Amino acid sequence: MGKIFIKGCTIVPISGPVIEEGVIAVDGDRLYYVGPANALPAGWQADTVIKADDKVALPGLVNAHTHAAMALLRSYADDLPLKEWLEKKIWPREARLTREDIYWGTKLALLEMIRSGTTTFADMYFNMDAVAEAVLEAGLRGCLSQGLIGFQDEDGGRLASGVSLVKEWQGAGDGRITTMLGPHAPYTCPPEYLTKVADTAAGLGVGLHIHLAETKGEVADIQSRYGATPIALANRLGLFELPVLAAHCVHLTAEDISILAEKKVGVAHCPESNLKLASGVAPVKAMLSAGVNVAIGTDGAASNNNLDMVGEIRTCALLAKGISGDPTAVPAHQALVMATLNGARALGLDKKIGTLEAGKKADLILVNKRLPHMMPSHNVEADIVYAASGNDVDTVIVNGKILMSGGEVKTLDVEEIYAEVKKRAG
Ligand SMILES: CSC[C@H]1O[C@@H](n2cnc3c(O)ncnc32)[C@H](O)[C@@H]1O
Ligand SMILES: [Zn+2]
Repeated sequence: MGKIFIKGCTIVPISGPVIEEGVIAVDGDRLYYVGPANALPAGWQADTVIKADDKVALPGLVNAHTHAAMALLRSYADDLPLKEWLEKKIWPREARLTREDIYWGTKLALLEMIRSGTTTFADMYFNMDAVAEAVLEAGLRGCLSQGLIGFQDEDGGRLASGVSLVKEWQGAGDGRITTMLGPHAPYTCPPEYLTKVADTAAGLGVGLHIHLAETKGEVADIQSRYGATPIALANRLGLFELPVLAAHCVHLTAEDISILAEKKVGVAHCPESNLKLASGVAPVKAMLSAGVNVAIGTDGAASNNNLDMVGEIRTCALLAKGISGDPTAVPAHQALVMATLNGARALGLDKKIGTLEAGKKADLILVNKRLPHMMPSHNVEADIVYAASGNDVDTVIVNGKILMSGGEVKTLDVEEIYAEVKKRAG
């Protein structure tokens, strides 16, 4: 780790105004200084100096909802609605995945995430100990949840695996790994099962990661079964007494939005997955106005079909404008806040990450601005949101460790990953 000195960059700290020709000093796993060059204490000596006058520094991006191992299923089933996609294609294929498939699928996803500037991700899947191993090696931060499908868990084995994940992995990798329990959705987890999972999570002191209100069909189904919307049902069952990360939240009533705000539920908005599965468009502008903490996620690579958060930020901003007819909806700065600080908050990590401020963990990215589509730069936040892509990310640092520099990922063997996923893709 040691000391890193990044000099001459444009800094988008998220917590304050953009700093031109700034410097960032990293000491061990923390940010020691972020600001103009003239205020860095004299005599501060670094082991590594990064000359970054053609780069923009941002907090690492937080992918607030994904299923990393589904990178193995990229383009396996496309152009279908969610129910048919899951029931006819994805679940039968997932039933044949081995622990090793999940490990290598996750490694592919981690490689893609590092390359496109994600430093933290929230994951829900099976065999999460394999995911945790991959995260330890790759060097990212992961908030990991064992996925729990109630009707596949009659003997409680899946929930027991979720409990083991929390007990064995919470805080591992110098705190890079955190955990939650992941009840899949109200249409796969009956109320008694949801309550049991919530009680278990409360006993362990962790939160819940769940899909809620993704399609019109789900809302109609839950309404007819339980006489409540998915959000109202989750609230009635007491889930929102815990920290909850709720993916999608597309089809909401005004009452649902009030509940999400009041209960401080973190919403992972997944615009590209929602568009591709034609699930609908989440009411992001209304949620933000009501004070809901809305973050951004890609969902899995089988429904997106990439894990590029820079592209997802752009889709989020454009879609909010297009659907509302209001070009001021989700302006560039707001979109960046959603992908960084709001993501950190939704994962319970905002004291540690999400902004570039002295004292926080050193999770940051440097984006190349010496590119035709990034010039002449009247507004660097707008350049990142409306013009950049994940390919423009040059350097990624997590917990003070350089994971990628000059576009080269240091912690993963790219050729080995490609060979393994090719072998396992069938
Ligand atoms: C129980 S592990 C996670 C489970 O979720 C499935 N999944 C992937 N994308 C979605 C989505 O958009 N909505 C609902 N469920 C989804 C995944 O295939 C796993 O089975
Ligand atoms: Zn999902």
